[in-house]
Amino acid sequence: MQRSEYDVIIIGGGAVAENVAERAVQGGLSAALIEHELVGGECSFWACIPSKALLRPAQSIREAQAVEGAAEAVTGTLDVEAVLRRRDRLVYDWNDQSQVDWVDSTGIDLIRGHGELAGEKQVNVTAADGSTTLLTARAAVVVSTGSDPVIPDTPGLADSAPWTSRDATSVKKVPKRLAILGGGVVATEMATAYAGFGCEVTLVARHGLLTAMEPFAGEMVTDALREQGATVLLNTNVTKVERAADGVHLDIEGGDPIVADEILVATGRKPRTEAVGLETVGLKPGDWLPTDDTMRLPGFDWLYAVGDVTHRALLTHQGKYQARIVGEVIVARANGDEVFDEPWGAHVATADHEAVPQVTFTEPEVASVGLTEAAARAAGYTVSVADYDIGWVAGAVVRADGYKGQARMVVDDDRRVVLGVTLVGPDVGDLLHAATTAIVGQVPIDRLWHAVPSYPTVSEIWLRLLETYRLNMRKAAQADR
Ligand SMILES: Cc1cc2nc3c(=O)[nH]c(=O)nc-3n(C[C@H](O)[C@H](O)[C@H](O)COP(=O)(O)OP(=O)(O)OC[C@H]3O[C@@H](n4cnc5c(N)ncnc54)[C@H](O)[C@@H]3O)c2cc1C
Ligand SMILES: NC(=O)c1ccc[n+]([C@@H]2O[C@H](COP(=O)([O-])OP(=O)(O)OC[C@H]3O[C@@H](n4cnc5c(N)ncnc54)[C@H](O)[C@@H]3O)[C@@H](O)[C@H]2O)c1
Repeated sequence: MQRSEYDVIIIGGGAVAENVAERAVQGGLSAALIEHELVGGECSFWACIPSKALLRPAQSIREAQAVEGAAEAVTGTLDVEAVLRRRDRLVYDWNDQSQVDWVDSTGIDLIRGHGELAGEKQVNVTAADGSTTLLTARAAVVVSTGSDPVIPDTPGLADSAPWTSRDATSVKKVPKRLAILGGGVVATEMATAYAGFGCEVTLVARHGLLTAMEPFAGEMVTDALREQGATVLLNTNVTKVERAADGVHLDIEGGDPIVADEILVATGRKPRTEAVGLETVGLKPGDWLPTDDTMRLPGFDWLYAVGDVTHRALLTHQGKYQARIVGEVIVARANGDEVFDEPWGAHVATADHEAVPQVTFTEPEVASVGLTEAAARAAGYTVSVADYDIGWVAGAVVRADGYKGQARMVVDDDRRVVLGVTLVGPDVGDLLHAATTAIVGQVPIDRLWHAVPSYPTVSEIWLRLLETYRLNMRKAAQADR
């Protein structure tokens, strides 16, 4: 039942916000979740789930095609209509009833409408019929409103009816020709999905692909996209975009123009904070909301933010991690309990700085966690790097004929702990958690030797990376003698 006062009020009802509310309620507090669109947010309906649903079927076919004996059984092509039907099923036809049922079952109050701060601990909710309700938070307000795609100011782009990630993931009829602007995660995943549908994909990146990761990741994804039939233009600028009767025309600096049926803009995100009432508490609308590690905004004892809107790590799992922490810390502060805010304590999101795992579901997959070699050196660590071709691991040989993969482990030589791991190859995403555990646990390299991977699994890559590291160290010591 809706009331006007709650312990915790959460503006936004995405996957991240749901976790804040759940923890608050489990801790004995009352919580209101305010959502103006679909409960479950971007991830459930327009991002993680539908994008992976679009990617998985072609991946399954290619997996079978890489195993002699199974390949012979794959005689048809992808049934794109069926892929879209399965995607529709996984997003519940954009109906959030199952999430609403879950919210109801937890004791959280769901309030449908647009939420805006209206001064200290006050939130105004405007319902679809225009009626408003003023709510008061006894303990905390949490802003969890997510992010929106950025449309760059390239001349003509905004007026050419560009697709954003929402259009790409909710597509009902796959276009014949798709141009993609951007070289990040959305661009590479959608290029993979649409190339798999048989669409003519032209990806235009102003630098390389996946440039925040180890260089070999972007290089391998570039090669693979080209093998899948996509055109990949690197270090290329689009100077003008225009929609005409025969499609969208892209002018390319120093190159031939591109014509496509649709253009997908995948050039990053901006915070969804234009209309959240930030000005009523002295903050600037449209800004990201940086927080301390307990997810509280500096200068406030009642205002928190979680998820994309904080700009800490724009990933569902990392947002949910922050959410679990903020739920717990609000409960602790409300009860006057001790707050464990030392690094890696129960009430701080330390992993956001040290160990953010990410799987990019391209083919090959890119799985990364922690620091790249370049980032580790820039941060002042003395590092050694162990590289290994995953295709040499017995488990990979059995798994797929001609398995192509590459792994890198970045080690802090002073503390002899792992700082980062990047794996590129078919299905490497599920190997990543071992690396995350090693980094978060700061497991000494000498102890990792005792974590024996099963034979013949691809996880033997761990043994090979350790052996490579050991050999490198030995060679360096001999050279010093
Ligand atoms: C194409 C794509 C694929 C992705 N794939 C992955 C993936 O595979 N894995 C991964 O970890 N991450 C992925 N991400 C990132 C992931 O989607 C986001 O990090 C995640 O959705 C952020 O969650 P959030 O709760 O912070 O924001 P959102 O999911 O955007 O939720 C915010 C909610 O707040 C609501 N809201 C906003 N303002 C108000 C208001 N004033 N009043 C009421 N309600 C409001 C919105 O309607 C929304 O429901 C992907 C992103 C994209 C674009
Ligand atoms: N599998 C996953 O985990 C997954 C999948 C999709 C998205 N996401 C998350 O969603 C977020 C958004 O993804 P994204 O791909 O939009 O952003 P991104 O930050 O990954 O990539 C943005 C790309 O756009 C390019 N770019 C920026 N401005 C440009 C301009 N004016 N002209 C041309 N190119 C420009 C950048 O060089 C970069 O290549 C990411 O932070 C990512 O973590 C995660």
